[in-house]
Amino acid sequence: MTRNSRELTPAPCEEAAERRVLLIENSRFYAEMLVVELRERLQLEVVVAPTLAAARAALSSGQGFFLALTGLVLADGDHQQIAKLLVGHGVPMVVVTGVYEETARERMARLPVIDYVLKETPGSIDYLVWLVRRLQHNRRITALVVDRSDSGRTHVAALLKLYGFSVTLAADAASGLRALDADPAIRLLVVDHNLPDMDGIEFTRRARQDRPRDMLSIIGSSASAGPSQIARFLKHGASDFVAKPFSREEFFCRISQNIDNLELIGTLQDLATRDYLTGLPNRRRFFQAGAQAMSREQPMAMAMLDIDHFKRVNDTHGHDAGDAALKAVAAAIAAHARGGDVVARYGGEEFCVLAPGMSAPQAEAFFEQLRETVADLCIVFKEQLLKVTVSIGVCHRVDRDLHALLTDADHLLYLAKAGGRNRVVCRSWVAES
Ligand SMILES: Nc1nc2c(ncn2[C@@H]2O[C@H](COP(=O)(O)OP(=O)(O)OP(=O)(O)O)[C@@H](O)[C@H]2O)c(=O)[nH]1
Repeated sequence: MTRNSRELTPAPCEEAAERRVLLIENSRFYAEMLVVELRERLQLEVVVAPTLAAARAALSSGQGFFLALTGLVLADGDHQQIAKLLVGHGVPMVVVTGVYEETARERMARLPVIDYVLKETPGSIDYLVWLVRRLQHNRRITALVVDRSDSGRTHVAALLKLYGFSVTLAADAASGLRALDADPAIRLLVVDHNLPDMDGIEFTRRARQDRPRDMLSIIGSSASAGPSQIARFLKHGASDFVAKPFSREEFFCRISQNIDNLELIGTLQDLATRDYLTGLPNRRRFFQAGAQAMSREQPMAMAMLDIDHFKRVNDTHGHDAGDAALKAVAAAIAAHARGGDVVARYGGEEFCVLAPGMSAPQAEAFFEQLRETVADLCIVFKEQLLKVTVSIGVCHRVDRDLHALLTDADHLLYLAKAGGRNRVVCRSWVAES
């Protein structure tokens, strides 16, 4: 098994290069149109080179580019010179041209060109924006290629690297499954049917057991697949199938569409589990993440927090000011929480925090500090200064029943309110050593 050696944390200049595109285009009109779209919709830096000489100067200037969009013919150079220049600097390219010629397309197929886009096609700018966004996002994704044939593996890996993915390789099912287990960053799997120790369909079934469709796209492939084999791949969990030999264009489209779907599912899940106003996880997410946290570590400190007299904030300053206060308190809670804590907006002006692994005195001090932080907030909304306080009920014990903890924390919150508000009431059922 091998893995390409791209650093996980890019250096600052590398980071800037990841946001910079070289546009080699002699039509000023088209270049301007594309630059506006790429800047506004993707916030990318676009350097325009109307000639080969300008492209050479930009590439030699030391500023990196993660992608070049290029025409085929320039006043001072043809497609071969352009391709040679970009290959020499290791910059992947997308050809954007007004000329549709099968021969040019075939010539391009022999070069490391990601895609070939016709300017005149309706929606070509939208397609290009989608394509550039896709290539940029691919850089955060690891793909696993499982194929017994050296040439098959190398070919697929070279294409995936061209599309920006980090790539891990496996020559058999056992090492493929180990690689999947070891690396949660793998979001794309391309598996050939013909493996030495298991067929690709069985491999797909096993990979799918641990990685649902919102976590992993699986693309089956085979050089000798009949319709029943393709159907079995899909029934056993493959997201898609490509028959070998495939064209680069088909492979790119299938991979991209499947990764798009994966991200779309992620976005929808995010919308369903995140509170729209504060950005905190919502109650639904709290129960999922809370159950996971409880199974990992004990004892638990469960805190319910409620903003005091919040109705007055709304009544005095207006509902929008109330929203601003909710956001500020949510941000303070999120900033105070430690890495493994589970924070949520439980509803209205109520928040909860599940904090594993603290002693009772630590939990009391931790939430007392949070209470003080909120009381010290200076929330400015339309030139009005808003001050708020929170009451906090904290229950602390070894318990795997999240509902029971919530009920007790809620009761302690009631006591904090009854005791005068702006205070923490903490009870522990764990004997402290
Ligand atoms: N601005 C704003 N207000 C909200 C939101 N959700 C709930 N509220 C308001 O929060 C207020 C809660 O008021 P109450 O339950 O009476 O409690 P309180 O005024 O905070 O008083 P105590 O909890 O007893 O200290 C209500 O006025 C709700 O309209 C929201 O998303 N935005």
